Amino acid sequence: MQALGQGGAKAVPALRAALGNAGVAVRDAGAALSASKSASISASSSTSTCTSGFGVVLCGACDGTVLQTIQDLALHAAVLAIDCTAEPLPSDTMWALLDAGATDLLPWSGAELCAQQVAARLQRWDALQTLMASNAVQGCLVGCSAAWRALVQGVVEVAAFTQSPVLITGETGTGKDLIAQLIHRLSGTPGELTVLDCTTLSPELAGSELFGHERGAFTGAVNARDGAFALADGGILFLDEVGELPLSLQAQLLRVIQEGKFKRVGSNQWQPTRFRLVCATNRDLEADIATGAFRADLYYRIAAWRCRPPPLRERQADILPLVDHFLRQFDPKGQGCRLDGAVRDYLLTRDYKGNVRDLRQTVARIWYRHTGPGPITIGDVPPDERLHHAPAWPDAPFRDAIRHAVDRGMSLARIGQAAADTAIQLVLEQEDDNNQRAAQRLGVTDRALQIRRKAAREVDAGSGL
Ligand SMILES: Nc1ncnc2c1ncn2[C@@H]1O[C@H](COP(=O)(O)OP(=O)(O)OP(=O)(O)O)[C@@H](O)[C@H]1O
Repeated sequence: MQALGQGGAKAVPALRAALGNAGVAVRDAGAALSASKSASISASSSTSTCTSGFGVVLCGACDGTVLQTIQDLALHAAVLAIDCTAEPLPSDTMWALLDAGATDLLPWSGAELCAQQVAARLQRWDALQTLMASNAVQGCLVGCSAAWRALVQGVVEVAAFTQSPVLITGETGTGKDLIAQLIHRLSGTPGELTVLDCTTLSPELAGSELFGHERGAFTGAVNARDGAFALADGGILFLDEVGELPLSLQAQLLRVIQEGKFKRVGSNQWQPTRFRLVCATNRDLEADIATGAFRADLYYRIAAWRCRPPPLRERQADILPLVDHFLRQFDPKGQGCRLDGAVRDYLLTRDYKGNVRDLRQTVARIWYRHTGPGPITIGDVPPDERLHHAPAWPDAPFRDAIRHAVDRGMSLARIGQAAADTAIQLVLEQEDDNNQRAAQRLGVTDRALQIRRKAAREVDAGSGL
């Protein structure tokens, strides 16, 4: 292994030469090269059809400049950080690189090996971007928020490049069913998507639904019938609402997954089956394991890879694109149905307990009332929908909280500071502590939010908190 303690810039020519052999075009990312202890190159696979790029940052150190370089590049590119320091970076520094926006991190292992590793990653990212831009993904899954795009990217990667079972959790109406269909489309399996809604499995019929039965196996079994395990062979078995599966069936399902074979009800013959398992639930299965309602061994089988489509309230940026998508569905000839500002505001502030399904239903109800040319107006909102009208802000609870602070003798500066700190804390919680996304949502620069957080930490430390 070659260590480059003097700074990553020295590795650029070597890596560029080696990457050239791997069919990857490499350009200097001019501005970023001025960073003192790092060098960055932007690279694109020669087979790439996508416009967004890849960045490779060679880190000869990990200081604020390097982190800023990564943050800047990550705004428009997938970034691979390469640790070129003489001693491997400590793990908390590696996490800091990932937190700054690096998609992946490699130790420097000599130009040749490093180039192979970089080329493999760029090829994967390139294929991923092509899939993300494809009609298979864009045609049915609408959303442009960072949270939604990150979710879909994870799903696309696991669906297209692995055969891993997938567990989709999340609130009702968040798109779990659509995600299962996407996994099937991208899986490349020759077989069908076999859907079984576990809430419909009555104890009497469950065996037959899952295993199938022989003719005469029980009263009413007039003909032999295939069950879900046979139908899913070579394809995908989608168990919707898997959290509702009774314990006895959980044990049977586990056995079939482990052994890859089953017997029809009334038969002594083993029948092989191979399927990819995709499960969905809006239950908290880990809590169900704690209460004994769900088997831990089955959970770890079905949850090899987990994803959670976020509720709509966590991705406001998706509301209007979804509204446009639904309006196009309702009006395929596209007669140009614009929303006026008041309707847009109403749709953006309404509460959607049923998530995207609720939004679709709301748009449909408004659309049914609309007639004639011109934009959809607030008058098209059905009367019972008006109850959802968001009260003006600042609202009564906000005024109560401020009154409370004033009555306690808080100064204006302290109240303003507390309101801002609370907003920052809430958004950081929602954005998994990602500074960049939180800053974007709060309408401040990344740097301004960092400074504010640093100051808050110093105040906390000073007050012994
Ligand atoms: N990202 C999306 N883009 C377009 N349509 C969406 C999206 N997410 C959800 N929908 C639409 O919202 C509705 C509900 O979606 P879906 O059935 O996939 O949700 P779910 O999470 O499986 O719900 P449940 O838990 O109640 O079964 C469907 O009409 C679906 O087409």
